[in-house]
Amino acid sequence: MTEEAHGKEQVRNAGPLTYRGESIPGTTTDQRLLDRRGPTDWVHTDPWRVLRIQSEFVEGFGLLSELPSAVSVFGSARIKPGTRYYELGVEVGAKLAEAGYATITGGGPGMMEAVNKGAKEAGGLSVGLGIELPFEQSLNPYIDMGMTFRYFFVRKTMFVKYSQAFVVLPGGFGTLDELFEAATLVQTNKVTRFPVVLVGSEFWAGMERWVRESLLENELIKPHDMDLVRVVDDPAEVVETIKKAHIDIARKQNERERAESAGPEQ
Ligand SMILES: CC(C)=CCNc1ncnc2c1ncn2[C@@H]1O[C@H](COP(=O)(O)O)[C@@H](O)[C@H]1O
Repeated sequence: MTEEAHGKEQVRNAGPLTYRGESIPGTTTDQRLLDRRGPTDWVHTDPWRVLRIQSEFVEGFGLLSELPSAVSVFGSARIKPGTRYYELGVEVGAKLAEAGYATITGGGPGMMEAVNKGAKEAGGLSVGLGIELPFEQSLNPYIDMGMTFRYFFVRKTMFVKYSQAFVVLPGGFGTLDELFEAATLVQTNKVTRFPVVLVGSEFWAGMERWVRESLLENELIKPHDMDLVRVVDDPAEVVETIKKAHIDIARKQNERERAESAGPEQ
């Protein structure tokens, strides 16, 4: 703000605004911002929440937009170190890192920690996108870059937007939610570029059977929907499956683009 006298008349420049004479306010903008305390209900209203949601998108996009090629990995928050599934998670993280992928997890304990550990120890970029929960929790210690989100739906956008594949390890409701969200996005063509790989055929066999016997047989999904998700056992197969799927997706996209540029057949 600058205030100066032009002849007898006072002028005040407040940012882009100019006031002269009697229009000059008694206080400055900063004074009004810093001095005033009033009712605080507005911080709990939806319009204010929209701004908080917006800021979460801004922070998330800022953190992740320069990430190299990345894979999002999901799995149980409850699996304990030293168990067979925890070790599987460590190996999957390591294989993704060795293949040059950044690894994104939910940033929490259990399988998420296992995958971040494997990725970090193998020299990869280990990312954790945590979520504020009703109980105390911090990001696991194997994360190079992380953010804790307030809103589940903002966090989910990040997993999809900044990865080129989803890998799903054994888990409970949270993991199934993430798996079926990914499958729905691929099924409805909202995302066109990524494979979904389940790890652990023994663990997933019951669900596969149920999908075939209940969903497919009742015609609630189409036969080709069964191909949206692949199941593997070996961590090395995870990387091979992703790479192969990316080659197939790129080839199909090229074919589509060639067909479109050739125009309609005569
Ligand atoms: C000990 C405990 C329950 C901690 C919860 N802490 C969490 N921290 C971060 N992401 C989570 C957490 N719980 C669930 N999720 C999300 O849901 C999935 C795991 O849920 P679940 O354990 O399968 O159903 C993860 O892939 C993750 O993205």
